[in-house]
Amino acid sequence: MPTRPLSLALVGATGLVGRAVLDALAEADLDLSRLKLLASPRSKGTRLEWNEEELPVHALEEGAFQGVDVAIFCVPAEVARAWAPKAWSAGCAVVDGSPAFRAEPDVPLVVPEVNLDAVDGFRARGVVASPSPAVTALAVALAPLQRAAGLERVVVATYQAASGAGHRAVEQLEREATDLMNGREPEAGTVVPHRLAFNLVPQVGSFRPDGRTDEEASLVDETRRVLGAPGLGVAATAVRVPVFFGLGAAVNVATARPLPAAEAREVLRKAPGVKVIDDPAAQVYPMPMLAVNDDAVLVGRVRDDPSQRHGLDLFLVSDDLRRGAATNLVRIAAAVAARR
Ligand SMILES: NC(=O)C1=CN([C@@H]2O[C@H](COP(=O)(O)OP(=O)(O)OC[C@H]3O[C@@H](n4cnc5c(N)ncnc54)[C@H](OP(=O)(O)O)[C@@H]3O)[C@@H](O)[C@H]2O)C=CC1
Ligand SMILES: N[C@@H](CC(=O)OP(=O)(O)O)C(=O)O
Repeated sequence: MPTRPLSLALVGATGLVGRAVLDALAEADLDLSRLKLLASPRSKGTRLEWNEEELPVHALEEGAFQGVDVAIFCVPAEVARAWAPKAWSAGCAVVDGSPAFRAEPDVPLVVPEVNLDAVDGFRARGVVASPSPAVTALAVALAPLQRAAGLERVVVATYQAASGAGHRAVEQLEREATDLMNGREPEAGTVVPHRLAFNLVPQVGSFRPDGRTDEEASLVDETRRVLGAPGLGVAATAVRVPVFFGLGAAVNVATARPLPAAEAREVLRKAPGVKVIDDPAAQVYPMPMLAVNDDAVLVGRVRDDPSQRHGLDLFLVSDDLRRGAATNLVRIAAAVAARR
């Protein structure tokens, strides 16, 4: 059925994810009648280049969603919580990249390669949520293993770049690295709570009363939701690493049925959204620098884990901004648009 051209808004266009969404939109096969850029009042008057045009950035204010069909939100969770209902009451569906709605049972949480049909549920609240970038990467890699052999337990340690905490964290890492290389002691961290340069910080997000961070809790809860496996055992540790862009994850899996590493590699090779990069003899394996601007999740170091029944280990990397957020958001927006 032919659809009319789409009037799309991008909220948070000036941020790291917003800019990655602009790149993804330029490459997407979407028939746009209009692209409206929105951000905080601080950015009013800014112009951003898109498809060889300079588009003005408007302040997010009342009336912003009149005449807009779908809005992609890349703003802090509290901003998404405040504005998504207003968008929907103006008839504009929201595809949200923030954590605001990911745990709401009547809001679909979608990774297109895994559970695209769940998008149908957007009409309940007018919102579809995109998971955290680490969960997106993990779900893309785990879903084919789940289909092939079932999943019993997953233990994951993530290595998350400064970019995961927004543009101010990237600036913090840049400043700290420059200071240290010039023999100066950097100022105390403003976004990442400790010096990140030449360091590892085992805290991504805030701590909860049970001792987990927000990121660790979302790795458990969102992975179960996207995979449709509420009883799946998941244990997670999330670490901020001094890398500007791209996340890594060391993943240990127990499958329900036997799946030797060689077979798992073949399953992954055929899986949508996965690139297998796995030739240890030639020192070929996934690294964040290989994932930047790639829409795929790169998987390698696939090997048997003989310490448990049906055990497997693997390492994956993905571009947190592009694959982890922008690609997901744009693909979900296309699916919502097709269901208008
Ligand atoms: N970084 C990542 O890897 C990922 C981030 N996310 C989520 O995406 C969201 C954005 O993250 P990120 O791009 O990294 O963050 P940034 O800090 O880089 O950008 C934040 C964006 O939100 C806008 N904004 C802030 N406050 C308001 C407001 N009151 N009204 C309107 N716009 C506002 C900012 O506008 P202005 O420039 O005017 O201040 C800016 O465009 C967050 O919810 C994050 O959790 C999701 C997946 C991956
Ligand atoms: N918070 C993650 C990235 C991200 O944006 O995830 P979330 O949207 O769940 O905050 C990080 O700092 O690396």
